[in-house]
Amino acid sequence: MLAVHFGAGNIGRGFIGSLLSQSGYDVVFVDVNDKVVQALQQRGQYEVIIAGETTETQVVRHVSALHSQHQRNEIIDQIARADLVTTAVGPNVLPLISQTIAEGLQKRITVCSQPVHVIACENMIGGSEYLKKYVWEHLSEQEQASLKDKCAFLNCAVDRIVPNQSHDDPLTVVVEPFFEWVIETKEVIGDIPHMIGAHFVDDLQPYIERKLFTVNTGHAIVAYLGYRKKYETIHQAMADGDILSDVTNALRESGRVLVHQYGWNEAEHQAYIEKIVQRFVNPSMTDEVTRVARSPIRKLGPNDRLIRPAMKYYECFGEVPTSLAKGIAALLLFDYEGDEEAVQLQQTIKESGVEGALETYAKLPSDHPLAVEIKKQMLYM
Ligand SMILES: NC(=O)C1=CN([C@@H]2O[C@H](COP(=O)(O)OP(=O)(O)OC[C@H]3O[C@@H](n4cnc5c(N)ncnc54)[C@H](O)[C@@H]3O)[C@@H](O)[C@H]2O)C=CC1
Ligand SMILES: O=P(O)(O)OC[C@H]1O[C@](O)(CO)[C@@H](O)[C@@H]1O
Repeated sequence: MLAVHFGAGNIGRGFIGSLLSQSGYDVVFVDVNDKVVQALQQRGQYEVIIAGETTETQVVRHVSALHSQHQRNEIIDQIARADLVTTAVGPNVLPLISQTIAEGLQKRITVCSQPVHVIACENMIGGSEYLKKYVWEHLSEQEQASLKDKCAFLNCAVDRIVPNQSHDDPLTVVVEPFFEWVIETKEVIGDIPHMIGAHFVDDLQPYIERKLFTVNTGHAIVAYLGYRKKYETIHQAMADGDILSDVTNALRESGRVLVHQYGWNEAEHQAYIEKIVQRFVNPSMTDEVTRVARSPIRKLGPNDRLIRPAMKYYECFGEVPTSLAKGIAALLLFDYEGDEEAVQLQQTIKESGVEGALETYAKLPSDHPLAVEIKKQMLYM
């Protein structure tokens, strides 16, 4: 079995590549990082260090790599005969890899009759559908029709915290023990792909929202509040009693929406929250506040981890969620110069005010009670 995986970064090597290799796939990573691509090509294996109460090292074998820009023909050939194409590149990069994927699928029409499943493993709702939209733009109507029974895009939710890595070996990656990969089966063609450790469900929506609006909502709030208080790591921020209390309250708010909307059992959801909060304080891993806070414009999107649960809360209960609003207020104050989106966000605020930024990026009108509360929270910070 062959899997082509775009993005040999933290999640690519530390989660998806590792599970695919364990499931028996030969994994061809595609990346733009010369050092990582060359090391994978030379060694064909790497180490994943699972850092929990004890430490375990796994060797991930049967891997190779291609350069995303310099080896396009080879990538197209691999996609033409792959069983699986996966990505973990970040939502903003999906449009950039869509043409290569489209050309691989084009070639596949003539060289392979087996179905291929494409799975975007990104922190977003409908990631694979989003990728499909871009891939389809590069294909003619006739090609799209030929691929109808040969290619399916499966939405999924991926959960494993993999911080930035700093080892002598550019391939080694330290990960937390916990992982969850939930994949929607609606679009599957033929048999469900063989993937050890993945959980297949008919309807992904409750799972992706539970994950995004608990793990990612909570993590983002710790990071933005932590940045305000000049903490460098998530660990330091979580040791601050006020931040811990703010994040717990925000997760109570998003949890109220999730229980109301999807009927998750309240006590089980509370246990889920507690487990996640424990994951944030894993003493065996160091995670930087600026990594978790990265790309604040994306994170301020109307369907992302802060605005969507806050808006749902308002719609469901007719009240403004003050702790989520506090998290959004902290995001708007994230002025880290090492992050292009943070710089752009601060520029927008300078030119159009907080109202303008909320309208532009969150699609939130300035007179909406949530916008009013966010501005109020900013005054206290
Ligand atoms: N790190 C984590 O804990 C988690 C990350 N995710 C999601 O996984 C995705 C990737 O995140 P990370 O692995 O943390 O980021 P990362 O920055 O470590 O990895 C992204 C990789 O994509 C590569 N890349 C960039 N442009 C490319 C291109 N044109 N072609 C091929 N490769 C390209 C980069 O060189 C990098 O190796 C994101 O959507 C993130 O939200 C999801 C769950 C957990
Ligand atoms: O990858 P994003 O969307 O920038 O967000 C970072 C978040 O994703 C994770 O990497 C895992 O979901 C968390 O560590 C962090 O909350």
